[in-house]
Amino acid sequence: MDRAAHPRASALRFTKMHGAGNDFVVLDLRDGMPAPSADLCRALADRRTGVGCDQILTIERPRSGQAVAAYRIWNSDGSSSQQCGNGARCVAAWLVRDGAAGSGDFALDSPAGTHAVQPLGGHRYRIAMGVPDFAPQAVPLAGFDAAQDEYSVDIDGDDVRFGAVSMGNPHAVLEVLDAATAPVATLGPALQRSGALPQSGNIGFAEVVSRDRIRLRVFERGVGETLACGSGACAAAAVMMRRGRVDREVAVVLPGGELRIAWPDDTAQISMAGPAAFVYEGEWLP
Ligand SMILES: N[C@@H](CCC[C@H](N)C(=O)O)C(=O)O
Repeated sequence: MDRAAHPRASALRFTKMHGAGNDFVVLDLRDGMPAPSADLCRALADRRTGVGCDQILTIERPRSGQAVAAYRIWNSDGSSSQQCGNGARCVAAWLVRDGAAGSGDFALDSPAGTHAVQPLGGHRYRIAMGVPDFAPQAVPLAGFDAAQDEYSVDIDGDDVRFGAVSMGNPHAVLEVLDAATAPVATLGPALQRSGALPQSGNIGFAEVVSRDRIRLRVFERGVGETLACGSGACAAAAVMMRRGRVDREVAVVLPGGELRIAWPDDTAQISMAGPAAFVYEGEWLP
């Protein structure tokens, strides 16, 4: 069975973690236990009656020959995702603490593919996040056949312009003059619902501060605004790098912390480096 139909009958051990403020409930399912149902994900993620988190991460047996483990990603609304940058660093830290990963470089399987992981010391990890894919079909983006630096949709009479890229999961990136005052809570969901993103998307509001610094807020699919989105930081950096607005290595400053993104050229993998923190261990009582 791929996903549990009912909440479990026995207590469920979990680890609470965060990466730059993007918080997670991490479950060890390497014994073959099914992933939590959508209802259980929503209950765990509830910030009043549950543990509270943006995503649930399930650590599972590796799917490729190279990886020490696999993980899947479940948003707080119970939906699944293919990619989670901050989650990848937390899963990496969890496996290092568990002893499954050793102390050198290793690999992890995610729904988007296999990621090389480099422990940097000081609770920091670098993850190879794949090659950003700008094809509209990959994002996916409806109504556009060819990749463009900027797309435009009409939302309630306003011409909304954005870049779009797949990081394994769908991202739209709007360049704004001031991330602090950007209309994240209104334009984020409006663009998600606009029809341009048939699988919805993570909507980034990116302010280019200088050639090596981007300020970013992200309205995530299945969550709402987060303190940090790792794949969103890669998406914003990739969009601005392709437009020539920033250098190929930048700091992306999110409300919860800073990530370093490097993308040497358009055909290379983009890398993300940042922190992973343990908060506490717990038991979820059904
Ligand atoms: N916070 C994550 C992204 C989580 C998944 C996203 N909400 C989606 O549905 O694609 C990150 O750090 O990348």
